[in-house]
Amino acid sequence: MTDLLRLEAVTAGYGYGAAAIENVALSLPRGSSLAVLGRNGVGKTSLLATIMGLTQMASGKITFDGGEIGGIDTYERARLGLGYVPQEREIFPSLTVEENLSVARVDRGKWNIESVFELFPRLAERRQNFGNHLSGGEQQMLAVGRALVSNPALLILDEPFEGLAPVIVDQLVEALKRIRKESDMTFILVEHHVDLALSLTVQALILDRGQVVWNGKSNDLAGNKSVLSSLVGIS
Ligand SMILES: Nc1ncnc2c1ncn2[C@@H]1O[C@H](COP(=O)(O)OP(=O)(O)OP(=O)(O)O)[C@@H](O)[C@H]1O
Repeated sequence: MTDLLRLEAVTAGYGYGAAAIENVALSLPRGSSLAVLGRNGVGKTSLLATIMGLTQMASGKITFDGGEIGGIDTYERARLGLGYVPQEREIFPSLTVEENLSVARVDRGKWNIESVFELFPRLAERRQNFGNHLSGGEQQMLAVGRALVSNPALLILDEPFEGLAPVIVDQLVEALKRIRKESDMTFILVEHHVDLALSLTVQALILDRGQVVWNGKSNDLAGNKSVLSSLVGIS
C-alpha cells in the first residue's frame, strides 16, 4: 500500500509559546485508519489542525497523495481530498440540513446528499431544519455528512462521539463502519473512548506533550495495558 499521508519531523503551533506538536512523524497507507490517543492537552487536536493547515508550521514536511501540502491553504487541502470534522462541528446555523450538505458537495465519488440521507435517515427526516434546530447527535451526523459529500480520500474526525448518548454513538459507529466498507476511505480518529477508537482503526499513535511516544498497530495497543495506563491514563 502506498502512503496517502506522510508527516516528517513536523513541528507546529499557534505562533507564540511552546510548539503544540513537535517533531511528529507518521505514515498512513491508503485505505488504512489511525487512532490518535493521549491525555488532555497533549496536542491531538493540534495535530489534526496542522494536517488541515490551521496552525503555523515551524518545520517539517506533510505529503498528501504524493504532493507536498505543508505550505498550502486549508481550502486547497480540502479540494485535494482532505475532509475534516472538527470537534466544534461548525454547522452553519442559518442554513438547513440540506443546504449545509449542498454547499460542501463535490461530485467526484459515491457520496452525495441522497447517499448521506440513506446513511443517516434521521438527517433525511430533518432535511428542512436549520442547523441550530438540531440535537447534538444530529449536528454530529450532519458534520460527518458534510465532510462525506466532498468525497474526501482522507476523513479526519476530532472526537466525533463526545457528549453523545450511547444510542447515537452506536449509530455513528455503524455509519463509520459502513463508510469504510463501502468506500474504502482512509481515516484519522481522535477519540477519548480508547477501546472504541482502537476497535475502529488499524494503526494507533499516542502523543505526550506534543510528541509521538508510541506508534504501532491498534490491535497490539489494545492488549498493552501497561502502555495504555502509563501513556493514555487508562487503568
Ligand atoms: N487555538 C489555540 N491557540 C493557542 N493555543 C492552543 C490553541 N489550541 C490548543 N492550544 C494549545 O495547544 C496545546 C495542545 O492542545 P490540543 O487542543 O491540541 O490538545 P488535545 O490533546 O487535543 O486536548 P483535548 O484532549 O483536551 O482535546 C495545549 O497547550 C493548548 O493549550
